[in-house]
Amino acid sequence: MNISIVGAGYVGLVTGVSLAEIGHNVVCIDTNKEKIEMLKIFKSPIYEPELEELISKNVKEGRLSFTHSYEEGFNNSNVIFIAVGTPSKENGKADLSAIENVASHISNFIKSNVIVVIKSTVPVGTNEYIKELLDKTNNSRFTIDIVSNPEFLREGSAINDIFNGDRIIIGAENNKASRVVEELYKPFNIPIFTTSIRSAEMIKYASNAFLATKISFINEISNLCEKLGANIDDVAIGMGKDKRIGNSFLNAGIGYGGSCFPKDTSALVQIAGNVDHNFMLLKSVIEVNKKQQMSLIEKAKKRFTSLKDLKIALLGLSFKPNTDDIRDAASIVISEELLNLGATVTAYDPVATKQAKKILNKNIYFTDSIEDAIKKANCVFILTEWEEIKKFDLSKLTELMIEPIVFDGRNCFTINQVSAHIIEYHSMGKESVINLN
Ligand SMILES: NC(=O)C1=CN([C@@H]2O[C@H](COP(=O)(O)OP(=O)(O)OC[C@H]3O[C@@H](n4cnc5c(N)ncnc54)[C@H](O)[C@@H]3O)[C@@H](O)[C@H]2O)C=CC1
Ligand SMILES: O=C(O)[C@H]1O[C@H](OP(=O)(O)OP(=O)(O)OC[C@H]2O[C@@H](n3ccc(=O)[nH]c3=O)[C@H](O)[C@@H]2O)[C@H](O)[C@@H](O)[C@@H]1O
Repeated sequence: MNISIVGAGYVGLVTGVSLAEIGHNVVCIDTNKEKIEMLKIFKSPIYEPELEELISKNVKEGRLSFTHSYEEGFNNSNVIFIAVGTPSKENGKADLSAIENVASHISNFIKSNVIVVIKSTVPVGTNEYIKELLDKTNNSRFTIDIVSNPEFLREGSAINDIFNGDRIIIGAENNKASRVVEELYKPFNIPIFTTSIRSAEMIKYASNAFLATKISFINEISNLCEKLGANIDDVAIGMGKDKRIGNSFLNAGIGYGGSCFPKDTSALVQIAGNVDHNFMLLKSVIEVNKKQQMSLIEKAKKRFTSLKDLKIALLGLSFKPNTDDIRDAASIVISEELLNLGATVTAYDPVATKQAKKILNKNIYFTDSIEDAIKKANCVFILTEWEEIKKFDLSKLTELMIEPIVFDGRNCFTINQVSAHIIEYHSMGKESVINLN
């Protein structure tokens, strides 16, 4: 099948590459010329394990290409996937301007009937609204059917997720369009669930909101564990053994970040508000998360009284490991607050430094190694559970820091591991280890 993907971001690229890999002819269109030029020389604009290899393989085998021209991109299309961003506006609502923009170009360039598949996360009712826009502007002799097909991949494991997903959701305006999209996905061998367009849109928000709720819930339990002398690692394991609860998304930490949970939870509160529904539970989830992001600072303030003039090393800046994405990462608010409190901040991340330099405060000192970041530091904040950080030799903290004091926001080490070192270790939902000379 000839497929066009609009938006060569995370979702667009990974979808494009995976559809090419199963044998479709795919062209990815993006208005960002710089991205397209990089992709043409097999360079991925995002860091994602395995992605670059798959781009290069599929381009060389003739199934994948890139363009910034709609005319070229829609030329042979039977199916057009829209995977452009839907960021939050100031008021928390989803910004649909990129999708509206794409929709306004479709009928000008198509050469046959097409199915438009919306992969971007959009509020309930958006597919119908886009369908109206398409019909209104359709000056071609071809029909345009619409299908909602939300995406569930995670950054950092996107390739694995897309080939081994739990389900594919298809909400179509008619059976014919639904069958075409079902057929297109068949080689993935993933269960397909077909439903109405509005239910498909809601499944996406409900899924992200539920996962965010699970995280805020375990973080509240973790805060209680600290006060009551229980150990969150054991509590999460014990809870997770109940199959009705499940053992995933029970990692306590400094809250959720990234380009999706924060924006999608805010958008769902807005979507509910539009129909006079006060989504109290989700509002609390968001509040708990904001407070949780500040929890390391609260712990450090208690420990030192004042953070003024302390040198604090941040380890990990991305919102999770295996990605260079720092959109809505806890590192943004934490570093800003530390600077406000008068601390000097050094930072290290294995891959996100380039992105971080664009977004984080200019007064942060970025380093090329953990050792450089922690040298002569008064304390360390661990913000992302990168393998490199989890494997770091803790005796180097004792060797290089003024005082080896660690605030671990991602529970990278067990109490047993740290107990063997001359170190002071504060983590999430567990007793602190104070083992200084
Ligand atoms: N990042 C993720 O892990 C996931 C994201 N989603 C959803 O998928 C959508 C896309 O997200 P990302 O891939 O992260 O976005 P992104 O921001 O990484 O990429 C969007 C791309 O669209 C391009 N673009 C913007 N306007 C355009 C236009 N008019 N024509 C052509 N290209 C245009 C941008 O240049 C950019 O390259 C969002 O709705 C998001 O909520 C869903 C599941 C996972
Ligand atoms: O809609 C989206 O964009 C995507 O959002 C999330 O994926 P992603 O944001 O890439 O990453 P997650 O692994 O879900 O992590 C999100 C945040 O939650 C945090 N988290 C996750 C799990 C956990 O147990 N505890 C926890 O604090 C992570 O550190 C991270 O900051 C969902 O997991 C995907 O299914 C969805 O497609």
